[in-house]
Amino acid sequence: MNRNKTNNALSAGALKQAVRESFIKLNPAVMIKNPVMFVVEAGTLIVLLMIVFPRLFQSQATMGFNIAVFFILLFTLLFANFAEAIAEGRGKAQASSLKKSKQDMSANKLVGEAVTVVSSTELRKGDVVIVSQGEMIPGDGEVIAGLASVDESAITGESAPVIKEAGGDFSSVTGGTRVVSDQIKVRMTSEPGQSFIDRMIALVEGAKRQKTPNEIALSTLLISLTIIFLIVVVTLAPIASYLGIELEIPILIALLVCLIPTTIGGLLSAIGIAGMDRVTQFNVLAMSGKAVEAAGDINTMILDKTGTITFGNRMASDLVPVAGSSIESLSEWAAISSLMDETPEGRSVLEWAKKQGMSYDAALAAGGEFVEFKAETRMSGMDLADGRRVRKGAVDAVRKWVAAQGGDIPPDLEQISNTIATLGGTPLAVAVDNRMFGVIYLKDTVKPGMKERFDQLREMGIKTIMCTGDNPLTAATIAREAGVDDFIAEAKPEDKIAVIRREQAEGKMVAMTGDGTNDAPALAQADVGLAMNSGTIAAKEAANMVDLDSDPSKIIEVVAIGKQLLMTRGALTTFSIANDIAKYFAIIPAMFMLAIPEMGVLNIMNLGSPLSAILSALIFNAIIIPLLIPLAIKGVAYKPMSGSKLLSRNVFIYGLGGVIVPFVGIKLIDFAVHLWI
Ligand SMILES: Nc1ncnc2c1ncn2[C@@H]1O[C@H](COP(=O)(O)OP(=O)(O)OP(=O)(O)O)[C@@H](O)[C@H]1O
Ligand SMILES: [K+]
Ligand SMILES: [Mg+2]
Repeated sequence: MNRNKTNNALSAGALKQAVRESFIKLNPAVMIKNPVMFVVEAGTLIVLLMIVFPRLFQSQATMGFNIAVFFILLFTLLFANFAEAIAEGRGKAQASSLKKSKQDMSANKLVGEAVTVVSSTELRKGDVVIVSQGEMIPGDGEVIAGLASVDESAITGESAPVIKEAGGDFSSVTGGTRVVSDQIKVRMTSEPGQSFIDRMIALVEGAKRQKTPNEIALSTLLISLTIIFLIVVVTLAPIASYLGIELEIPILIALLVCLIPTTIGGLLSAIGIAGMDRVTQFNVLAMSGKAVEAAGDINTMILDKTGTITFGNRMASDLVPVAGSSIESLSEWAAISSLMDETPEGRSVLEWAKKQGMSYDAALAAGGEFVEFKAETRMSGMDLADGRRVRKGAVDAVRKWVAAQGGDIPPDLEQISNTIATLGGTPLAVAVDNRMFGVIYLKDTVKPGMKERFDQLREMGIKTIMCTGDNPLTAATIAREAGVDDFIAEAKPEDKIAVIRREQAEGKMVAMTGDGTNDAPALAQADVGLAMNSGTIAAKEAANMVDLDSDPSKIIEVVAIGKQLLMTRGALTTFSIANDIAKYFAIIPAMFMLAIPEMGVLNIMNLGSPLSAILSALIFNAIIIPLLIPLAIKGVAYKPMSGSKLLSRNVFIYGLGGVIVPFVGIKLIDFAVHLWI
């Protein structure tokens, strides 16, 4: 995706396209989706009829006035359409660059033992393909054998290749990305047309855009206001007529259009589209606008420690034997337990042994059975052919394992592992059957700037909970260093779900990040689940957002963008409704002054003439829409602070501004209009 923000500066082509769209969107069948603007369109058509067939209406209003009203109303509609078209245009530009990475390609499909070359469009879910150096991956899938570095710049914009390998959390590959070295066997996980890139294209194009619950609520309010004003204006004519005052239809239409919330009605969908787009520009794919909005309402954020708060490349930096064991034997068993452990932790143990010149008898492992690391057991290792079982893992897990076999726990184990944990490191105990050999010190560091970020979240009123599989002491050290509000240690995958449910039961909205298959249930349970693109298919399917850069700490910015979206909508709604009050003071007196000149005292704005007052209010009502497009698209400036503080600040700025700006604006327009008519 286009990472450089060239999309911000609109090209001439995009502008032209948006102008054309503004006219196409005048189609009433399209317009009806926006009832406020549909009412404006109906009014526009009535005025047009009065211009074309003046005899049909007993109207005193001059042709010139009617024509002016018609054009102002037409422009009101076009401006609103333009706002939406501009917002959509940015997504379309992105979609077309994505489509380029989705051309048909050939694939080496594996049928039995033989390889046949087929077109990527013929691949079905479950098919297995072989992708070698220089070739494109023909569809979304999971690496089932091999290891390769893959250039994912087509979707992430990031040029550094990433490693993809079978098993573990880095096994998913995306169609349209390129293998730059080695060879992998990939099992397809999506049907043609339903791949990740297909979904991305549909998303950024807005093809599947649905109104969010928040938008629906606001639309309902806007429609109610529109209906109320419609009734007021329609009943005004007979009442006035009863009192001997004749109100002209174009003037009543002008009044109606000024009173109904056209500003927010015209900008509402642009705000939503632009909010989604801001998330996409940030290389995060939101599966729905609802997800982005939910991010703005988050009260609690669950983060894991390793890789989110810390860098996560936990490396063995030291080995400490317990009393009675030698460093050589500890190192040997640590290495044996890691021989087939493909996790970064496991590999780092072998690297440490190599760097320290520690030898181990690899023959010991011959015929042995590998025991894979699982978050449930928090151990990994090897069952040797001679019956001995070698394990390394979280200290409490290995301690229990040794104790269950009747082994003694060396007295210095606790002190050694506590020292490591207090430094923020992860201690891994190493044992063979019922004998404990010592501890591996896995070093990890907190990412810089984390404390400031958590401070910001606190100012936003968001509680942060670090959820880690690590021991309580390490967890406490890292939690303190990073400045999270709370932490849960020795957490198994189901504990993450439990925390989320507990918070949700208290009425909180919860966000979390994850990348593993074991995170999938929690990602689905959370209101905002952000999966890493590097993660497993299961995690990506369960989540409602995917970060293409696989940076879990991005959840913080996603929340800020969501908040900004909600704020922008709230601010412009406040502004729009406040605005209408000012227009009311311009139009109502003018209307009655036309009928009863003695009512001149009502002209508190001291506008030039009744007709110029009405036209000025209507012109202001129209041009405020394009003037606010940049704000709707960029979003209002956002500073972290609590929800209630934000609300009062915004009501003050946009409410008061919404009253003052139109008074000034209408007065200025009236100067010009009055000179002219
Ligand atoms: N390859 C491994 N072999 C054995 N034990 C491991 C291995 N990797 C991690 N562990 C142990 O298992 C524990 C739990 O790991 P898990 O990945 O579930 O959580 P974590 O990485 O510590 O925390 P987080 O949830 O913050 O990522 C770790 O704290 C560590 O003690
Ligand atoms: K209005
Ligand atoms: Mg982990």
